Amino acid sequence: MSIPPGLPPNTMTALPSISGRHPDYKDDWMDIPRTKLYTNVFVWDEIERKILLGYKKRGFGMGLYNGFGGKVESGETVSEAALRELKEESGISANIVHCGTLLFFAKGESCAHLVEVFRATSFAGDPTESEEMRPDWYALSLPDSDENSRTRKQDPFEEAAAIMSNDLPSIPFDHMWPDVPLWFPLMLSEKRFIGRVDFAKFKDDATGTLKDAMVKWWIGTITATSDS
Ligand SMILES: Nc1[nH]c(=O)nc2c1ncn2[C@H]1C[C@H](O)[C@@H](COP(=O)(O)OP(=O)(O)OP(=O)(O)O)O1
Repeated sequence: MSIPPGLPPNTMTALPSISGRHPDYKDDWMDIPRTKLYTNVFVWDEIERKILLGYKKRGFGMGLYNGFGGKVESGETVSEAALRELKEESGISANIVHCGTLLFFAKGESCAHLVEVFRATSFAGDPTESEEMRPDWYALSLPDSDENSRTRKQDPFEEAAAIMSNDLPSIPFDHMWPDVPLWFPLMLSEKRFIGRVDFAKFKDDATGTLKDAMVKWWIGTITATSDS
């Protein structure tokens, strides 16, 4: 499958990419009326094998765990926005490295989220709760890169489950956006990636309420761009 619309078309991706669709969703990628730029920063400590996640206390994504990020304001670069949001939401500063570009769109919404993802393995300051986020450490177990490429599992959920464990609580994938297991292992193994995930509301059998579910997705590992 080629790179989905809305993502940088001049990107060379490596195989295999991860793609799929909900069994009840037959349509193609949705038309996106407008896109807003966001950041998301994940900080982990390779020596202590731990990753910092924030519990979202209010607003969009409330009740979910995520990295630290938000809208890019006019007049700031994406990296400046990433550092600002990280500081505002977690109280720390970090040496960030851009690692991914993800496009999310939910049917019926007026705007898609184009999220620039950054990683950092060195940081300064003590994680501090803000009005928006409660930061906490979770267990990290990084696959070593040779082993990772040799034993790469096809099922991203299985892979995500396999990369965690120590005394800290496990990464709460069940309480993160459902797309996270698709690209998290790529980020933790320091690969560069792009991807798109479309969502639509489906009835949740357990609760009977309408819930956003992934209906179509594609994630690719970047090998190069024409301007890199
Ligand atoms: N499907 C998805 N998977 C994911 O992992 N992160 C997502 C996501 N959809 C959105 N995000 C991230 C992007 C960004 O880091 C965060 C949304 O940012 P915010 O909630 O801070 O947005 P706001 O509109 O409140 O912006 P600010 O007012 O600037 O904080 O959620």
